[in-house]
Amino acid sequence: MNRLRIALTKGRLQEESVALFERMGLDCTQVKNPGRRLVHSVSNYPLDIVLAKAPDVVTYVEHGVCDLGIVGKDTILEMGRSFYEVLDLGFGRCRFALAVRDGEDFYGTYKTRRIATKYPAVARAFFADKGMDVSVIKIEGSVELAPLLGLADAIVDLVETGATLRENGLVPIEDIHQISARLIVNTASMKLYKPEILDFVGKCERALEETK
Ligand SMILES: Nc1ncnc2c1ncn2[C@@H]1O[C@H](COP(=O)(O)OP(=O)(O)OP(=O)(O)O)[C@@H](O)[C@H]1O
Ligand SMILES: O=P(O)(O)OC[C@H]1O[C@H](OP(=O)(O)OP(=O)(O)O)[C@H](O)[C@@H]1O
Repeated sequence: MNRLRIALTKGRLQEESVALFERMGLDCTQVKNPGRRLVHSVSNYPLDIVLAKAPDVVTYVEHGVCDLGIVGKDTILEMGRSFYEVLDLGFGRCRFALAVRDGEDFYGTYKTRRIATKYPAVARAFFADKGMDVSVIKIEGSVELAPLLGLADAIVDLVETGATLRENGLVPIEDIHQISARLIVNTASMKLYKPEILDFVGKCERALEETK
């Protein structure tokens, strides 16, 4: 059996990805005790695990250096996709929303609105769909700051509990897309290592089914 390689998104999706692997019966000792090592092997299944930032997960899978990846739908929508999206893993749930300062009449003005976001492609597509001309400003984090500082009229960002918006005097005015973690597969790997990939996806599906 060929040994597969999977890229997991570090951070918020990491713990639940590893918990899913454990429910699949995979020995995750190495990835749970990484130290400074970057490639972690599973001792009882032909799989190596790498941890990466979300956009890098997509890059590694697109280039085929990783056969599989776990990444949020937000990253997939932002980066486009030339891979298979095979499973909705059901965790990492949140949504893309348009949010403004409480009391702001976002649609009631004719000036070009400035939109701050970590996701410029998603924001542009959302407003293009509405036929609205907006100016999109790319921000790398804590996007909620931009309207507070007067840099933007609105933000497009991920909302989970809504606490970050609330605590900063912002309100969501439109939902754009529901988000959750997805299992993605490199297109060539799917052909070359079909039995291995199907075995892994099947295990994954059964573990998800059992915990429903
Ligand atoms: N508030 C949230 N609730 C649920 N899932 C989230 C939330 N924020 C982010 N996510 C999901 O987790 C993924 C990783 O987010 P995480 O915050 O760990 O890293 P990041 O935003 O890419 O960058 P950084 O490491 O710089 O904070 C996101 O791409 C998204 O799919
Ligand atoms: O609705 P909530 O439960 O408050 O979650 C939403 C927040 O979580 C994410 O930020 P993150 O913590 O990843 O920090 P970042 O903005 O620096 O990426 C997102 O960008 C929001 O700021």
